[in-house]
Amino acid sequence: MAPATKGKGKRPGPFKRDIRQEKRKQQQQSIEALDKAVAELDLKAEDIKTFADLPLCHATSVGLEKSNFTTLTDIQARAIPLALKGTDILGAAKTGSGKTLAFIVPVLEKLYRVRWTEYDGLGALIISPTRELAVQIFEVLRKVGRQHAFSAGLVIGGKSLKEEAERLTKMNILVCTPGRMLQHLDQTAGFDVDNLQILVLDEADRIMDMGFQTAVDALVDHLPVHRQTLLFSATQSKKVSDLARLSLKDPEYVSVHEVATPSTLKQHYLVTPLPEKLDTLYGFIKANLKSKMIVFFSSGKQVRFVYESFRHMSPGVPLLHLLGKQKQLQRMEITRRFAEARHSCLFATDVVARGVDFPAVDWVVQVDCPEDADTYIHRVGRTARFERDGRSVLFMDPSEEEGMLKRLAQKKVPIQKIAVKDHKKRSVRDELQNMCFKYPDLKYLGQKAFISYVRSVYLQRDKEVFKFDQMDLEGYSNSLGLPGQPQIKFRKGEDVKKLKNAPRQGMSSDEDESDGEAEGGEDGSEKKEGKKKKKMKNEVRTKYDRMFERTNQDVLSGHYNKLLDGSEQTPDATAVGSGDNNNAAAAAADDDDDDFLSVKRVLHGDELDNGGRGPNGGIKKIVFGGQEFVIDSKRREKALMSKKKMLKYKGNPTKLVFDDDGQAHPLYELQGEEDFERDGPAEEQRARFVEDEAARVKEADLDDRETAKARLRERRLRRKLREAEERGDMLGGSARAQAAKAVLAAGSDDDGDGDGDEDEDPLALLRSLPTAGGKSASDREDDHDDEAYERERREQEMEEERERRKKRKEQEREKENEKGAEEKPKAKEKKKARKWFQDDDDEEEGERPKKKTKGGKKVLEMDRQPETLEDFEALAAGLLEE
Ligand SMILES: Nc1ncnc2c1ncn2[C@@H]1O[C@H](COP(=O)(O)OP(=O)(O)OP(=O)(O)O)[C@@H](O)[C@H]1O
Repeated sequence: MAPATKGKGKRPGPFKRDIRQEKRKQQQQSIEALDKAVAELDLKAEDIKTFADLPLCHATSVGLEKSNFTTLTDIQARAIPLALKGTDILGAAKTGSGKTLAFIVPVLEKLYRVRWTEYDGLGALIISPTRELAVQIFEVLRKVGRQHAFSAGLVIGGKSLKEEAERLTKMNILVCTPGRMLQHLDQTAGFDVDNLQILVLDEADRIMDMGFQTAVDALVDHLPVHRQTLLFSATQSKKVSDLARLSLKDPEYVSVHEVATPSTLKQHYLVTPLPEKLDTLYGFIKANLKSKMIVFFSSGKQVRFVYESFRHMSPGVPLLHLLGKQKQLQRMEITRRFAEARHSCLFATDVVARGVDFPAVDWVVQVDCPEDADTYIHRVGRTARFERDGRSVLFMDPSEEEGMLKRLAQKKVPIQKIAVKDHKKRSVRDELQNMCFKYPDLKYLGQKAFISYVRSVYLQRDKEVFKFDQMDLEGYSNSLGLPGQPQIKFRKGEDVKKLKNAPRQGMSSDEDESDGEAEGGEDGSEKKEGKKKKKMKNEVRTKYDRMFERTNQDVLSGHYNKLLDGSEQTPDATAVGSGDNNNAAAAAADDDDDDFLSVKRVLHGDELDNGGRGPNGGIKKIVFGGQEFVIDSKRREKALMSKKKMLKYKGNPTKLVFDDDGQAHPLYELQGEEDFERDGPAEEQRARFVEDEAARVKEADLDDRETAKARLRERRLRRKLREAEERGDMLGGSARAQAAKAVLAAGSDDDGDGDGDEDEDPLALLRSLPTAGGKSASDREDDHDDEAYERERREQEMEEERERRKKRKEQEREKENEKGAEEKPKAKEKKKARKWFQDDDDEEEGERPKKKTKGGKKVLEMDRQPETLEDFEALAAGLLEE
């Protein structure tokens, strides 16, 4: 056997081919054996305890082994066999019980068993509600799938869309967040998901809820209906509407635990009035310095304020903070640092409430009451993971206690009340007040934190838990160290978010902002604010200018409000208005106060005269495409002035037609339903329309023929006149020819009124004149049938063609003459003469040139030799004449 050839481009030798064929054969056999084993797998068997008991391919088994996964958890033992058989699954199991592997293993097995290759495109899609969780799932996939040849990618935003798009088309498995994935499905050319085999939704209940609804529905629209779908969550629901949205086929509900929280978790709550919350928290941190804890707040602004202020107080444990609006790299870095830390305190929004698997967390502290029991369960699930111990504590305002306990009892959450020991209590109010006084930025953060908290409580759906009017907001504002309670005005019944974001969308080029990730939002203006401040550094700023700076634009104390128009003031310090029942968590998480508040600067008379620009170049309004936009920064102004960007808001161009009264109408106007019915049955209307149109076309056709005939006649007349002139008839002055000439010279509209009257038609007069045969032209023309007309027309065309050719020839001749004249006559003559003499060498001397015919061509023959040039010329001329 010849040895296998090595090197690029060469065909493998027979030996290598044999090995490959053998390998393929083995794989084929192993897949067939796996298929058989899966088909025979008994779902009720009690002896499935380890991964080795499952019919898994070699690559997956090795991956699991190398990642130290041997024993199956409950959810894995129940869900994996079902998933291997191709069933759609709704999986529910307590937090930290290994749901990730319960879907990763089936994903790998599915693709392996259908012999998925790198050329088959996207085979599996795993969707996660947050970036942190997506990264974590991707890591598990990489570890367990290390022996497989599939390509896998992470699509979570934070990078340029183009960069991601380039790699996307080559991926077999993708882990993504919904918004970013949808962006790619809509925009990335060549990204094909038509063959998708399996779709997984981790934290499915979150992905299917309001915050992601639009993105997820649009995303699912792109996917093929024939696929396997797996949904997992600790708080899985069997909502029929969700199942329909995902077109699940006879899904199996796999629920392995009665309680969604692990038994190794000790859960506590303590009642602390809202104004004492921060004191309690500070005391708690100080008492647990040798712990690793996550502290949850309801909004990113609270996280920032507490993090910044506590950092100044140095409690004695490393502090970290994590929120949705941080940059992707920063988020990843913080996640890494917290995961690696032994003792640390992480202030966070719900961005890490679900799925994130931080190792060895001792405490979960919920400073703000979660919006519902499910959120509570996921938050506390960050500790006591996979058989480890953990503890949690929930802070509740007295008004929240009863309602929240009821909700937790419904979910069978075992929770105990604890109280803070008196000697552990410590007030931080004075310190916060000092800091707010010293650092205006911190004060602004505090004001925003206050507002976002008030807003989140106000918008909560569960009014049995969140009793807005029982909250001591004044006391809470004081506890944050604020000099006065920020004024808030709630807008009634309007989609404030939409209103606010319209101009922003036009300006945004930030990839992150377009990500559909809805959780744990934080004000993205952080970065913008910083830039703006730098810009303003060199300008002289008054206290009023500072007051209107963006950081403080919507957080005005009573004192500042008095400076503004009375109509903008809110006499009530607390919220007013009915508001709508928006998803409070989504609203709080998105956390952009500006859209919530109506405290905008009022434009007064002179400012409006000044194009809306204030004395300091402040806020200005413009109206574009029927929408009003507020310009409050140079950058925004620039964007708003950019035609290209603003075209988005103009809508699509429409073509209009104008009626006789100058009124604009759309090109096609739809008739009202009533009018349409009044006009009779549709079939009749259609027949009528066709008839009318046919008649109209016929009429127009006749007109066209008449016009064409008239033109022909005129041309014919002109030709005849010309011919008569050439023959000299005009001199004799035949009456008909004279008249025709006069008429033609007069043109078609003698009186110049442009109405083209019948009696002004020059041909009409001519037609009435008697011809040689005694018949008038008009009489004769009346006799013409169409055939004659056609004949004349053809003649006319031929005549014209002849004339054109003649003209062309004349022009060519003229050109040639011009060319000849350009050549230097002397040189030409000399040349001719020289030629002559040379030819003549062969001839007998003194012979006259004679005409000869050579091959049918006439040539000159010499009978005498010219002596001078003149002589030559005379001789040549004579010959030519001959
Ligand atoms: N079979 C297993 N053997 C050992 N450890 C496991 C096994 N399965 C999962 N784990 C570990 O358990 C931890 C929790 O797993 P995972 O994150 O999948 O839980 P989860 O059920 O998805 O939690 P959550 O509901 O919070 O999302 C992880 O650290 C994981 O490595």
